[in-house]
Amino acid sequence: MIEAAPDSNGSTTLVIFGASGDLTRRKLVPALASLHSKGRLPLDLQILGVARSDMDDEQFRAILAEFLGSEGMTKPSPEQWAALSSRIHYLHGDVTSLQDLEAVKDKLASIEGNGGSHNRLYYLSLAPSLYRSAMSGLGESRMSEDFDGWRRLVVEKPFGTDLTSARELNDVAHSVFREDQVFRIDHYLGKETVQNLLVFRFANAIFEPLWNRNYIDHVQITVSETLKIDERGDYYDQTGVLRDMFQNHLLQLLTLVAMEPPHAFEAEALRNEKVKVLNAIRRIRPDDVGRHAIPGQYRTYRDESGVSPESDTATYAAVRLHVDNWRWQGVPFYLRSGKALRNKSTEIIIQFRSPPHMLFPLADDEDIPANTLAIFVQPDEGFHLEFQTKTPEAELQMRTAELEFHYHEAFSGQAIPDAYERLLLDALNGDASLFTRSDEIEQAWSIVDPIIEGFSLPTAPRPYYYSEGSWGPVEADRFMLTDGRAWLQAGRAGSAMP
Ligand SMILES: NC(=O)C1=CN([C@@H]2O[C@H](COP(=O)(O)OP(=O)(O)OC[C@H]3O[C@@H](n4cnc5c(N)ncnc54)[C@H](OP(=O)(O)O)[C@@H]3O)[C@@H](O)[C@H]2O)C=CC1
Ligand SMILES: O=C1O[C@H](COP(=O)(O)O)[C@@H](O)[C@H](O)[C@H]1O
Repeated sequence: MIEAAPDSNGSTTLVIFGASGDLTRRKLVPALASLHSKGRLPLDLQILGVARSDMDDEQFRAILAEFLGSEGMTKPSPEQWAALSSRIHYLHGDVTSLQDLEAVKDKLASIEGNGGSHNRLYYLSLAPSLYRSAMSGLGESRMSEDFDGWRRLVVEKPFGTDLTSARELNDVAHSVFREDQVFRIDHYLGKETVQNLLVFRFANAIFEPLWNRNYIDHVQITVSETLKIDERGDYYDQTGVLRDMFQNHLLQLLTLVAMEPPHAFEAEALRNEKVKVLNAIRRIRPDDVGRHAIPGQYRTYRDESGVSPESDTATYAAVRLHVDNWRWQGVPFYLRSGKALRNKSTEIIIQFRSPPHMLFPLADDEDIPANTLAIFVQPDEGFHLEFQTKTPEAELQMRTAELEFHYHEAFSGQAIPDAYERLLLDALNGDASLFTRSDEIEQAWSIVDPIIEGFSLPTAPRPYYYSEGSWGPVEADRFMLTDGRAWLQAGRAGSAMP
């Protein structure tokens, strides 16, 4: 689905604020290099990096080249890098200083030259505390004005820290840009399998008739990480897993599973349907959070640098949500995510109902598992459908079998692009389908805010400890057991209990 961005008459400039930072080096520039090698960048694209560090163009290019040459990266050929790096520029400046933004304007004028339209994509790869002043600065310096070409703004996550701050940030954004100019990143939406979930649901006729409360018992969404918080202690201890992962990535996955078919694969139609799902999610009352959510913390978390030794920040959570609408009434959605868990994996499991009547003889204590559809977002992207088969030559004994589809086998030789490739290209093309709209962000905060508040009440459970490399606290398994269910991982139990 990735297409080359059309060439414009004039120039297109990607301005990255925060260009000396981790995201630019590790994600944005590798994505640009990959797009460039595939011939998918607009031919007239220029890239201007801005940050406070004092560097010139050559020093900036050398830092990026060194990172692209490091282990695990796809290094561009010398010719490709020469062609791309000649389009990369750098200016040191403080995004909060109007004087420095005037200098950015001058630099842009020299890059853009005269004639034609001058399109600009401003990318805020900055600490979230700077979003507000960066947006205001773009307004005050009149860099948002689009009389001579389009102007778009990409804002990284997190967008706010709660509903109130997200609303304030949206207000600032809307005082400078129109909503259709604002592209709020959720990098999960750029992942191929996440997009393929929509293709799977809506380009095939056989699944959609089953995709409802009549056939589905429950849905599980797991985003597990082996990583701990690394050097992000200061950020993470203020944030916790609900803000870091649930408000954005997990709720986005839920909306794509639960949404009604949009009339077209087009930004507004898609986002309207997602907002309807978020609207329909039953809010959990803070004083009732103990019945619906389990917080966890990995055992050595409090020893991490930047973390308070008394911290009660959750590094893990399991949450049960309900979507109160016609399609999903009575179907629980179990969401869980955590750091320092056993596997790095993101999967969505659709657990179907059991057959209404079992005509094959079963032993007294025997039960056969219901069908499951596992959608693997990462690392081994694909789909698994589990169903019952007869064991050969045995008298009506049954065994679970799997139909599997793996991307890497089906499209061998075709590497799955990093999410940022897709998202950067879409933003350059003005396609906001895979970006979150202001009302979506606010709805998502209104779902997680009461859970976060509930976790901080004196009556709420303190985070349960779990060992690094485990599947989280055993209380999360008990939580499922009380619902008569168990966590599933790749169709097999992925729980803390033996
Ligand atoms: N890194 C990642 O993997 C991910 C990051 N994000 C988000 O991306 C954003 C950037 O993250 P990350 O790159 O990790 O952060 P870093 O701290 O590594 O980079 C921040 C950048 O901002 C620059 N900067 C700081 N203050 C100013 C200022 N006043 N004016 C201009 N530039 C300034 C810094 O450079 P200097 O000191 O030279 O000014 C640096 O280049 C954050 O919002 C983060 O939440 C989201 C997902 C993943
Ligand atoms: O946004 C974030 O996502 C990453 C996980 O992303 P993935 O693509 O590696 O699954 C997470 O580690 C980080 O804490 C969070 O801020």
